[in-house]
Order: sequence, then C-alpha cells, then structure tokens
Amino acid sequence: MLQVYLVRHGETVWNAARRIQGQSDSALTEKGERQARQVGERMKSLGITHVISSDLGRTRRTAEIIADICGCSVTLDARLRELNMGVLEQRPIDTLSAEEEGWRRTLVNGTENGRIPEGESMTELAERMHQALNACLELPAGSRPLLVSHGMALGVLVSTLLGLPAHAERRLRLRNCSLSRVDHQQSAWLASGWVVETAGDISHLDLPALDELQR
Ligand SMILES: O=C(O)[C@@H](CO)OP(=O)(O)O
Repeated sequence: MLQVYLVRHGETVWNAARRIQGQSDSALTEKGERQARQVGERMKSLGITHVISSDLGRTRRTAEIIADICGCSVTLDARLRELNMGVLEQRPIDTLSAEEEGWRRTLVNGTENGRIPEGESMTELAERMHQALNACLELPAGSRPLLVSHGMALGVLVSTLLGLPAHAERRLRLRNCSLSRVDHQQSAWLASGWVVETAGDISHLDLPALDELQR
C-alpha cells in the first residue's frame, strides 16, 4: 500500500496579513520556518523518501527545510500550485468590493466552473492535483513520498478523493504545516484506490497555527 503524505507550506507574511496569494508569493515568516522544521522532524521519523513540491516560493522553502532534515532532495511539480486567483491575487481580503467578493463566492459556493476573472476553476485545480497525486503511483515500490502544496489545493484534493464536491474544501481546516495522509489500496471489501487516513494534523506544532487567511 502506497502512503502519500501531504503538507501545507509554513505561515507566510501574506497569510498573517490576510492577503490573497494564489500563484503570487510571499516569504515564510519566522514562525513559518519554525513550523517547517517541526513538520520536517516528524517527516524524518516517518521515513519519507521523496519530497515533491509546488514550484511557488513558499512551498519550495518549506520543502527545502523538510528535505534537509530528511536527507532527501526536492522535486518541483507545478501541478501542486495554489489555485490561480486571477485579478484578486495580492489583495488584502478585507478590502474586496461587493463585486469582487461575489467572484470569490462563485468559487466557494460551488457555482459550476465559477472563477475569479483571469483565474482558474476548482474543477481545473482538482484535475491537476489528482494528476500530481497519481504520479506517485509510478515511484519505485517502497517509496514514501511527501507532497508540499497549499490550503485550497490540498483541500480540493482531499475533498474530491472523499467523493465530495471540490468546494467542500471550505469544510476542511488545513492550517500551515498541517499534515494529511492518503493511501492507495486494493480491497474488494473496502474501497479500492485512494483513501484518506488523516487530514489537517498539527500535533507536531508547538504554537497555534493560522487557519487559511484567518487571524
Ligand atoms: O493563496 C493563498 O493566499 C491561500 C489561500 O487559501 O493559500 P496558501 O496560503 O495555502 O498558499
């Protein structure tokens, strides 16, 4: 059975300031770097063999810290990027106009193919996240990979593996450097394919971690 670990990047300057990143970027805070070291120690104890990361700066930095601790190298996969949030990227979330908030809501209320202008739909995000996860099935037997990605991206992946709509990601709390795990199993009696072992575990963190874009 293949076990794949999923980690959201450490806290960033814009997470703490409630600014929308999407495929734009900001640096990890000091706390974010600490979170990455703490999840790295946990990953080491779990025997991670591969660290595969979104190519955005905040995930790369988190992945490098983890990989250093685990003695692995980092492979980049652009399919693990956060949702492209189009014209709302870089904006403080508390300054959105009613029209802009309406665009954001088309994403989170499940409007089919809803998207922020110049952005991506949840369906497109789900497709590329599933491709990145399924690529782990090609790794050599005995591999234990870790994917380092983002709040909405991982939330959409876990929600859709459970058979829920992509926007059910709103119901998952994936804090910075939280750990989730999905397993690929064959079972005639239980489900065959991907099953969710755990989601959003932060027991390795010693300080309270932010929820997505929350204070
Ligand atoms: O892009 C962002 O601002 C948030 C949105 O959920 O995601 P993350 O911090 O996980 O990249």
